[in-house]
Amino acid sequence: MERNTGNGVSIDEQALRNALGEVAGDRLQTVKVADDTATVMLEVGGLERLDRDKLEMAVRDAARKAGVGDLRLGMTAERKSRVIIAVGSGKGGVGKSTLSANLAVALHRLGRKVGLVDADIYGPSQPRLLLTEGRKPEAEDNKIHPIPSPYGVPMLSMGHLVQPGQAIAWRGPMAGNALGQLIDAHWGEVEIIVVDLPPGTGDVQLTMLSKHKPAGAVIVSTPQDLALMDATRAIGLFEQGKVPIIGMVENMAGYICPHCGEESDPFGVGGAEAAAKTMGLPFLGRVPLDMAIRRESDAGNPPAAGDSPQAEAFLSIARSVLAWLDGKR
Ligand SMILES: Nc1ncnc2c1ncn2[C@@H]1O[C@H](COP(=O)(O)OP(=O)(O)OP(=O)(O)O)[C@@H](O)[C@H]1O
Repeated sequence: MERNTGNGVSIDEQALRNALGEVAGDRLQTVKVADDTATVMLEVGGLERLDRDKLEMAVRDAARKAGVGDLRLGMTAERKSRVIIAVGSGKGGVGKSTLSANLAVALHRLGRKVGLVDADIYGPSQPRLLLTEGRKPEAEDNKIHPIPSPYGVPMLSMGHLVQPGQAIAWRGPMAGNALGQLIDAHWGEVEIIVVDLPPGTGDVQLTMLSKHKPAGAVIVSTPQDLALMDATRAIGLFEQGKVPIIGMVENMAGYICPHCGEESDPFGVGGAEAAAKTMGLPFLGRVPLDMAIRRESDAGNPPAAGDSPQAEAFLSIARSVLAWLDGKR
């Protein structure tokens, strides 16, 4: 609709909306024009102050160029606050890091703004999995900036803060402080942070539960009884800390032969699903033991970013996690 302004300039409401949309994107909510005044509402939830100021300046500039004499700019922060999803396991080597990286990438593919924190101080592997090895985060206002990965998921790892091997000696408060630096970083628009915890139930997990309160936890296990017993311990830790368990994932279930594609079950299959059922927990899905997952992960190509059947396994788990999260909010 075109409005005749007091100074004789006509402002087309749709044209103004388009011009402001160029600089504000989906943060532009309402645009109303009356005489030479435009009333504009922006959604600024999750933006840091500096970014909010930049957005405001850009919108004011665009409105002035579009002929607006008096701009009344309102801001709301409706965007839901950031949540943490912790990924834990009872023991090492069950594929917790692989699952965390692929879950983050899959959540991003499903349209969410996702970040990844690698809190595994004893063996940080996320920089390799998401191709950010050797990068050092920059600091601003006493906080560090996450490192963008090629898969749309910004990330921070203990491996970005220290030289390889150095973190092993960390205990107690030092490990907790390092975790704090990774979580309280400049995450900007990120709405979900996936945290890859170290295996077991040590200092980092306790800090995570007491200081950073995840919205929920995903527990990864292989199908064998022993791994499942360890997983039960990890579940107990989260339950004690009053962190809800989103569900269990069974990894390395069923071996897909790289030559003939036939499936066999070296570690058994279905153990984690049965254990989840016994404990009254949701089962989020199963990822097969597949050489392609190992090969691609080691090469920094998370399978969840591609179109293979493995990608679908991770996407399906991510859908279940989102359904849980959205049902909760
Ligand atoms: N489904 C799978 N199929 C084949 N290989 C896998 C699968 N899941 C994980 N792996 C491989 O198993 C190894 C261990 O996986 P990963 O590092 O994710 O485990 P983790 O539980 O995080 O171990 P840690 O606690 O020691 O960091 C890696 O080499 C990884 O590529």
